[in-house]
Amino acid sequence: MALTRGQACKASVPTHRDFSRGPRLLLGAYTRHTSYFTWLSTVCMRVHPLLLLFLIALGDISSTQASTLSSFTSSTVASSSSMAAVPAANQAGLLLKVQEAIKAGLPDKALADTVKSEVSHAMGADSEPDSLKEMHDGIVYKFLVNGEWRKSTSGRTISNLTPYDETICYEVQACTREEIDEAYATAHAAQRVWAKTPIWKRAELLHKAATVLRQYAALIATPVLREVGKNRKSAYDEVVRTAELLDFAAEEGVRINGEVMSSDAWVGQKRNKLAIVERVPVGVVLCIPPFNYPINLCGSKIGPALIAGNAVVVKTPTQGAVSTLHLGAAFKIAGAPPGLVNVVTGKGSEIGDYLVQHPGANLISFTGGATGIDVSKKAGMVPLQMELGGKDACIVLPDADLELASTAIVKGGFSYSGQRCTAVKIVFATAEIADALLEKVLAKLAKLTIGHPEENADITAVINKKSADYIESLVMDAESKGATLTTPYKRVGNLIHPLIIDHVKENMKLHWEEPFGPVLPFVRVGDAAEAVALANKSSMGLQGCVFTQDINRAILVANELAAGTIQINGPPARGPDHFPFTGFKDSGIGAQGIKYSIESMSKVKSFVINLPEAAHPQGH
Ligand SMILES: NC(=O)C1=CN([C@@H]2O[C@H](COP(=O)(O)OP(=O)(O)OC[C@H]3O[C@@H](n4cnc5c(N)ncnc54)[C@H](OP(=O)(O)O)[C@@H]3O)[C@@H](O)[C@H]2O)C=CC1
Ligand SMILES: O=C(O)[C@H](O)COP(=O)(O)O
Repeated sequence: MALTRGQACKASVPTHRDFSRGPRLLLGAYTRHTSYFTWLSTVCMRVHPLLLLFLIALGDISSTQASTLSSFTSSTVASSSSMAAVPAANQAGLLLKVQEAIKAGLPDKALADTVKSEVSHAMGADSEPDSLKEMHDGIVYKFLVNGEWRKSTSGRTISNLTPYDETICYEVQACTREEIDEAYATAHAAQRVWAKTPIWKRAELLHKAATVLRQYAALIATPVLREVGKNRKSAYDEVVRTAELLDFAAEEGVRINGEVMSSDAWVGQKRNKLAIVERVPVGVVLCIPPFNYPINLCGSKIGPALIAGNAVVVKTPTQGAVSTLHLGAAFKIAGAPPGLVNVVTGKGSEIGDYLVQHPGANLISFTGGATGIDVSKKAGMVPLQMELGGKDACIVLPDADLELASTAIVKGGFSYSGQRCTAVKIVFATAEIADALLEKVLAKLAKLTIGHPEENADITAVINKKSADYIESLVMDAESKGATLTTPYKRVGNLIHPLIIDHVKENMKLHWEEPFGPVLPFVRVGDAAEAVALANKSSMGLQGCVFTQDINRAILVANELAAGTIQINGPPARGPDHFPFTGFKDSGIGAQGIKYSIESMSKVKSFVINLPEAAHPQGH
């Protein structure tokens, strides 16, 4: 059943807006210091009446406060039509900028200038620059090859539906094999030149692309919201996080050096051979990101690939394609040479095999689900960097800080409605604390807002009907086998209300499968050993976490857990993005994390100097 925006809003529990923290902060200060209020009014007056209207519009200023504020400002303030000047899509981004400027403690004049420029940017941001306009005709988006935006000669497009009301938001090109051939050919041509481009210049491109992302962050967040249903704040954060990642990759890349080795380390050898070991590009990297971070999990591939001297062919996730295309646009706007960054669109089921088996692919960097296992089998003799699913276990021991653990479970299990590979996917609670932990978790869960991504709801519709149906099937299976639904199961369209299912047992699918939605199984265990044994029975091993106040015990449990990263007293998470991110078993091959990705996306090449006699450089 399709969910209209109105229905979604009705389904909401009282609205909590993350973005209102700025106004709340100001009002909090106001109630404590009237002088601050006067200052705020002055800023509003000096900066732009719109700022005041923002506070009013967000409902964080009462009418009395509003009228008091209005009295400090000109009559134009009273005109609520001014509010319409800032597109809804940009309001959240603007507020974030204003918050940042306030937090930075700028002097009044600088604050005023900053806010003024942010307001005018937000007002204009919906009027796209020509550099982004050329990507599309209305809702029909083109693909990027050899630096040009093109429509496919197939004449076919694929419709993207919004997760929340299942209406068509975009059409993307169904690329042909010939177009894929061209993407690889131009990538190889560009790569040969790029490999000879100084690293500082490569870094410059990454920094410029990061700047473009920041400049258009509010605009680029919009397709993330529409196509994948991420709430506005998270969508915006994803764009900014990607800019930070590109900056970091640029900085890391310029410091990656090879080494010199000498032969006399080997028993019986003289020091007459010196190996100069360098890291060289692999060539063209095929980047395949998933829907849930269509910009960030693509940036985490493109950034390291380019700084290491490679070119890229990106295959967008179909749901999320327009978001990923915007990342391609950021590189084009930043001045990437034609062919260096190519972005093709089309269904994985139609063009996936062709892309991964193409002789032009020198490395495949894939993030997604079990599809990745098939990709790895089909890929042949190319290096792989794979991040696949996770069944991240959260083990809570009897001495754990339950406040901390319950907060982590709710954050870890339900951020972006559980659609993260690193989400907490199963809780193992030791019998002594299980009831107390559950009570705290449920209390926190009840505070999550449920609704539309535009409203910044915590829980929004899952990606599509297929996914919602699958999640529902896992719930029904568990319930039919005796598990306890701690609250009634509720679904409106693709919007599934957050749910903890208690007393989950091994015979239930939910114990093993990854719902990729806001449903979390709770398993009661006798002790840590039982929890570890059950967690390790999973075919996946991405991350895990353990809560205890005994660090020695935490390390012992962490050692036993078969997963790439174990968080101690914190929820699973990929970031910060320079940390290694790696999956054991069916969760992946190789490591991500900026430095690790640069290493994965380059290969070792050595030059051996054979000296006529042993040479020992003297140190004095
Ligand atoms: N470990 C991690 O980081 C993540 C894991 N996941 C896991 O993935 C599951 C589903 O997410 P989803 O994004 O749909 O994952 P998929 O594995 O279905 O898709 C990931 C990417 O692979 C593409 N693809 C599909 N078929 C092929 C193919 N034959 N050859 C090459 N590429 C192909 C997809 O394109 P298209 O969209 O066109 O099908 C998409 O770009 C989740 O339930 C979760 O388990 C998801 C996100 C992150
Ligand atoms: O693929 C995923 O789901 C992400 O890698 C998870 O990233 P996060 O921990 O930052 O949400």
